[in-house]
Amino acid sequence: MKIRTGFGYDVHQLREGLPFWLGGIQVPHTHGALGHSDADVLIHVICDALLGAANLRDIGFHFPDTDPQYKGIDSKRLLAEVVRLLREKNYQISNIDSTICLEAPKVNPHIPEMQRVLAEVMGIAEEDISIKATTTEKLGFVGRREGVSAYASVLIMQQ
Ligand SMILES: Nc1ccn([C@@H]2O[C@H](COP(=O)(O)O)[C@@H](O)[C@H]2O)c(=O)n1
Ligand SMILES: C[C@@]1(CO)OP(=O)(O)OP(=O)(O)OC[C@H]1O
Repeated sequence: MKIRTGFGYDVHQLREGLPFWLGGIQVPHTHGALGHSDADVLIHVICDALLGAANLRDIGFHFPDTDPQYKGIDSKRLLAEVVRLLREKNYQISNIDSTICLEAPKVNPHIPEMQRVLAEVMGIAEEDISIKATTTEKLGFVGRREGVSAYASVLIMQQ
């Protein structure tokens, strides 16, 4: 069996009045993330980590932010397509670990629902999806509440 690792990083600006899509759900907040898609930064890093693990380039390569078909798209649809691409190469997802960097709101109360939704999209167990959160102690663009960033690492297996 072949085991491979992957890593993802992404940033989105936060703007007042936008819906805040994060981890496949809408998180109640005054601000939301700005992007060509629904700007779900957690899903984007999971996509990039999975694509990287399979050496299949990155999210912008498969779903360019210049293509009108992805304008406002639900990132869960992009994740489902990424998982399909991996399955095509006989890869199985072993586990995902991630960290969201966000000053506010608190992510912890929403993590079980994110795990449930993402597990369903990827067809894997909730226990194989770890989601963590941190502030950056008021430092930098996250600390100034100007943006949200996230990191993810994954393990995939090929029989
Ligand atoms: N947006 C966030 C940020 C953090 N958390 C949780 O709070 C803990 C403490 O955060 P620090 O940045 O002070 O380390 C962190 O470990 C998370 O459990 C959160 O839920 N949402
Ligand atoms: C998801 C895509 C495609 O709609 O757009 P954004 O929502 O802007 O996200 P980003 O992580 O900047 O890049 C990937 C994109 O191509």
